[in-house]
Amino acid sequence: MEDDKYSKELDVAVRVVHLACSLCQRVQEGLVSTSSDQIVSKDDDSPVTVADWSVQATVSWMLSEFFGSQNVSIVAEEDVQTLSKADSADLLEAVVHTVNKCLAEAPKFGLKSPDRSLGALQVLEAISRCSSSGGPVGRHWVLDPVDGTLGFVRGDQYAVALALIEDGQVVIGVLGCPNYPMKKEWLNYHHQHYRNMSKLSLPTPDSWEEGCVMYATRGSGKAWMQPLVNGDEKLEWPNFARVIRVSSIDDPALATFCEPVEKANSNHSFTAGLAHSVGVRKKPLRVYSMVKYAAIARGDAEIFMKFARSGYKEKIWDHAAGVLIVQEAGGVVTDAGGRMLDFSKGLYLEGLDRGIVACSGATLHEKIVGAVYASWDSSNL
Ligand SMILES: Nc1ncnc2c1ncn2[C@@H]1O[C@H](COP(=O)(O)OS(=O)(=O)O)[C@@H](OP(=O)(O)O)[C@H]1O
Ligand SMILES: [Mg+2]
Ligand SMILES: [Mg+2]
Ligand SMILES: [Mg+2]
Repeated sequence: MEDDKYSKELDVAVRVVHLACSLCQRVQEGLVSTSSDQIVSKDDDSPVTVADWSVQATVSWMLSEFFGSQNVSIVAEEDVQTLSKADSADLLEAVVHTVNKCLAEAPKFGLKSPDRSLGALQVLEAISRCSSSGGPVGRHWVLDPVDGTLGFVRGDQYAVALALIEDGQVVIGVLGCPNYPMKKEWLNYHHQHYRNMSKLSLPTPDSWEEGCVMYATRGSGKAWMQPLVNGDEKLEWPNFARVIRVSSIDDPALATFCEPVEKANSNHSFTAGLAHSVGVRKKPLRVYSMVKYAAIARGDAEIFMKFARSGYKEKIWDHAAGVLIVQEAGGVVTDAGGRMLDFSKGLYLEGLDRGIVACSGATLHEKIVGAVYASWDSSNL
């Protein structure tokens, strides 16, 4: 692959994810400190917030500015149904306000703000422009504006995930993890409670979080990480980036395995059985969102497994960016049958065999996939 083939796309995507992280940090602070009407339940009872819509509008607007609204195809999670309802006027106003505040900060990230503030119709249009359904041909941006919205509203881990798919393959992955902690043990959601309490008394509130944006280009064999551009600091763009690499641990007894927080999203007892059967001894690290992929990519955990209930179809925006970053950082990601994930079939990872297994290396990966074969029949997934 030519090294520079995606350099403009990567540069824009990284800047835009930084901008989106800054938006999310501001909204999350507001949500956690005041009980808010800015969280809404979707039809499947999952939450969506002002941040999800605002990030989607902002990213969509920026990509359209750079690549032309006629040329750019974006597959993203949110739609405008709820926001367009007559009784959602306050919500829409909050989104428009949040988007404009965010876009006004664009120069800090080397991006251009719009000449004048966007109106409600422009914001709705930007959100609904992301209604592409991807597929095997051409370029498609894939966005999860807030992944792990449940973690986000609980003041915990979440991610902003942007990927570019070309002819069915993920070629760029960018993952913003604004609450990535200083110590990997603090990834566990139980720490959140203490984190919130301690924040009140700590002299330097930022000391809990590292916050980062990770990225990779397909075939480069490298994944990178940048610190977040913090509001108070005078960090000039271009931002400093360092190479990240998966852990070298291949002994299951020393490995850390992470999985979704919610039992409804992954079968905890099945993964506990798998972990036990390959000799994993540590308790699972339960983390919201694609921060799990981030933890594997930067060597803070060795195994990530997700086994959703049968009938659930995994969406491409929940995995594209994270999978590429783990692979380029040296890890292995497949379905539970050992096959590569297929991002070419539209919105869903069609044909996914049972679940997803991401590991820091081939040795652990083979053991886990082998254990799935051995224990599947006796499970009742
Ligand atoms: N029933 C069910 N089964 C499996 N997966 C589901 C299910 N419902 C939702 N989702 C998707 O899971 C995304 C969050 O995954 P996580 O790994 O972060 O799970 S958890 O929040 O830690 O429990 C979450 O992403 P966001 O909506 O962006 O938060 C969903 O796309
Ligand atoms: Mg998601
Ligand atoms: Mg989401
Ligand atoms: Mg969601």
